[in-house]
Amino acid sequence: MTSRWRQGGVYAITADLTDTALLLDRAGQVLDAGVCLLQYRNKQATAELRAQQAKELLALCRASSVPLIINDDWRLAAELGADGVHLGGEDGDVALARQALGAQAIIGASCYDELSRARAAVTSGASYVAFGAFFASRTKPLARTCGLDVLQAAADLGVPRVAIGGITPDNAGPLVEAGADMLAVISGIVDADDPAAAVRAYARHFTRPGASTAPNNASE
Ligand SMILES: Cc1ncc(COP(=O)(O)OP(=O)(O)O)c(N)n1
Ligand SMILES: Cc1nc(C(=O)O)sc1CCOP(=O)(O)O
Ligand SMILES: [Mg+2]
Repeated sequence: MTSRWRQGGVYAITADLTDTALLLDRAGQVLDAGVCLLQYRNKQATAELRAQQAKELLALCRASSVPLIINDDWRLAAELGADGVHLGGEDGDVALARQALGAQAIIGASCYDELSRARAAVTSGASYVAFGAFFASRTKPLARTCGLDVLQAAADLGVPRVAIGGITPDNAGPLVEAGADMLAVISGIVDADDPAAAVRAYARHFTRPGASTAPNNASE
């Protein structure tokens, strides 16, 4: 289990790929480009394939010292010894996941556009809070939208703020200026001709003056 993690930068999320070799190839490119977290998210795979893909991704992430976060399923994260889990509103209780995964686990919570949800998640033990969708998302066209004011108002929560939803290298600037510590991205990276170059294009936002978090910040 990873006890240190870089709490700023690009948070890449995988695509719904059933071809595990392709998934690992893409993930390898993204890890080499310097993401702070990788999330395994596959809404199409069977439970068996998810377990297999997550196990193989975990080995890849370990080799790059990048924490692997499992989407939706803290039991799978516990079974594999992954670094953490991301939980949305329908995915179970943050406090229960914290109890099961332990103090070192990275537990993320989707908060959509709700500050009250973020406060409750932090009280229950969330390591970071995610807000979105900031822009129209190809991956989740029906996602609820969130404004920059929510990101700004979440500054005092004491955990990193993640922005998600339709983020591109061109529209990401105001999110980082509003306090986003991490940019969580699916299509902008996985649909890019060169995923590594896409990661680097997002990462540039964290090296500009005014960015809230430098990419090399660590939790300890
Ligand atoms: C970093 C991050 N933020 C938000 C989400 C969305 O979670 P959820 O609302 O549970 O939706 P699904 O991803 O499960 O479709 C996320 N996965 N990661
Ligand atoms: C998985 C997800 N959650 C969202 C939220 O708002 O909580 S938006 C979203 C989709 C993110 O994918 P893309 O970078 O392709 O838009
Ligand atoms: Mg979910």
